Amino acid sequence: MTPAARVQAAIEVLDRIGAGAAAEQALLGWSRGARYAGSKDRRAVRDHVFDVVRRWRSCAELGGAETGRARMIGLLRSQDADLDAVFSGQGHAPAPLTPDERVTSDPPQGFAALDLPDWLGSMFEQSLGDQASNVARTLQERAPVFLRVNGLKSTRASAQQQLRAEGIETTPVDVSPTALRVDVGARAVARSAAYLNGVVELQDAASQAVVDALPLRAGMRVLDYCAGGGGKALAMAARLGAGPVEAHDIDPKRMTDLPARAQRAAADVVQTRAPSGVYDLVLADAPCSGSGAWRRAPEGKWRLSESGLAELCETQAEILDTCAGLVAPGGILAYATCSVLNCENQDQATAFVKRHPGWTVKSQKSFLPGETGDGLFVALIEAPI
Ligand SMILES: C[S@@+](CC[C@H](N)C(=O)[O-])C[C@H]1O[C@@H](n2cnc3c(N)ncnc32)[C@H](O)[C@@H]1O
Repeated sequence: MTPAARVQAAIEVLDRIGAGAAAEQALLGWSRGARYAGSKDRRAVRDHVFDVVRRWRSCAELGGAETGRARMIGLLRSQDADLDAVFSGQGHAPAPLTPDERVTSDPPQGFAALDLPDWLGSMFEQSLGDQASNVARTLQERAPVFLRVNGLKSTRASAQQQLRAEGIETTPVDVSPTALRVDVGARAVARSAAYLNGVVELQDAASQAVVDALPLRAGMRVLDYCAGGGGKALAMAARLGAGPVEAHDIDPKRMTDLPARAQRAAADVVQTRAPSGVYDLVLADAPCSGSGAWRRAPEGKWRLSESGLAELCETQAEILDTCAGLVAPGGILAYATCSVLNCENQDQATAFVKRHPGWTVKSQKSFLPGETGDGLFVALIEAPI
């Protein structure tokens, strides 16, 4: 495919997203009908699509309409691309620009320039103060790829060497002693021997730092109550050395890949449908807006509603209350989100200790999205003796 044909394909995918399809589904739908497209073409179309979804609002303003074509024009305009070279109408390229499409508007302002819905823009300001614009701008960009070095199998220096031998260049990231940022060869990671042998896992660097913040000690009974794919359960097992870490999720299908991942990593993680008794540490990595990770999953920014956020906050409080019953006297309830919004973070920890006299918030840590990972929050809440 020519670069222009890839843009035309992205326009078609964006129209499907604009009509309500999820981005992954829309890409899959296009990809199934595009047998002529090679892997580089598919990656390029995907990159165009996600670049626009991150900047959905400003691209529409810059392109002058809410169609896939207009948003793509808006994206290319923001990049100072030569629009006539792309919109040539030749071969599979998009049709030439109309006179209306040639008219450029003033640059987007306010929350449109930051690619946030107005209501969320206000919440960003309330939660992040003078960091709000910086965080929103960061969420307009692609996220770096990070790896976690599995301490059960390797050291960071040795993992770097193994990866380098496979053409993957990395840099240690200060936020966690296990984190590497991939500088070259990100697409090769999933088929590298280092990955397939469990030496490294794909995991955001700040997510690793959240696990670093947990007071884990060998011999503890540990539960990951919202384990999902098990990224944090695996990291906890690596820190504990000897397990097991018990992994639970309301939707066990989400843990389908966990046994294979645990085996690859030589990590002692067992699944439990019904946690019972009490644990020294319970991690509640709760479902949330995902606002700290909108570089990777940008649709969330546009699909989240005020009522949806309120529902998430209710669920978070319910999960915390349930988990409280699973923590041993003097044990730790660790509450984590990948959100930058106070209502899902500090406010939840504060409300929890108000509802549960005797419990105390021992520490809270927030990570903003940036060069060292996604935006996350973790609070350590101690149970009364
Ligand atoms: C943020 S994700 C977990 C990510 C995971 N800990 C990791 O590091 O890869 C939240 C998970 O919570 C699960 N969940 C939602 N409501 C729940 C509930 N009431 N009880 C337990 N798990 C729940 C979801 O199915 C989802 O897998």
